[in-house]
Amino acid sequence: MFKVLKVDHIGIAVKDLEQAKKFYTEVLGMEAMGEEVVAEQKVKVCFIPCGDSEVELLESTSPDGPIAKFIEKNGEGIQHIALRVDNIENALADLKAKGVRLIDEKPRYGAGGASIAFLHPKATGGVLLELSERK
Ligand SMILES: C[C@@H](C(=O)O)C(=O)SCCNC(=O)CCNC(=O)[C@H](O)C(C)(C)COP(=O)(O)OP(=O)(O)OC[C@H]1O[C@@H](n2cnc3c(N)ncnc32)[C@H](O)[C@@H]1OP(=O)(O)O
Ligand SMILES: [Co+2]
Repeated sequence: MFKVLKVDHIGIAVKDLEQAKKFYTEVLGMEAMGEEVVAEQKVKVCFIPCGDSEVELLESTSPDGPIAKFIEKNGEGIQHIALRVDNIENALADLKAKGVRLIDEKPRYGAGGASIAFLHPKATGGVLLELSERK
């Protein structure tokens, strides 16, 4: 059993993190948190809190990373939506049993120490979904 709690964040693929950040801070007047490199995902990210959710800006750190590939194919824009779950191990076991195509069968390291796992967009109606649990 698991529960989806809220939209944790919206992941936006950008070419230039500093430039993208400026739009959110200087034009929209939002406050950006610090940057973090998540090596396993080949990204540098910056979170911008927005009420109970956050915007995650993602810049690729390598031409063969998922963000670079996404931008090559689609240009900059929304790359994934992350849903906060109460128990990611239970969520993955439950979804696997339901035959949902998982990208990650086991939780991986996410920004800020979250446990994350991705569901394939072909299994979700065209949206790359990230599950995220924060302890
Ligand atoms: C730091 C962390 C955090 O929050 O803590 C993060 O967010 S890391 C965020 C970055 N990390 C990730 O995205 C990791 C998980 N992503 C992946 O493993 C990959 O990007 C895949 C989603 C499997 C896509 O891989 P790849 O680009 O090699 O596949 P592909 O181009 O052949 O795509 C297969 C089909 O899926 C579609 N597709 C690909 N990426 C998509 C996306 N982001 N949203 C919706 N659909 C997408 C393609 O259009 C294609 O459909 P058609 O066949 O119809 O054309
Ligand atoms: Co994310």
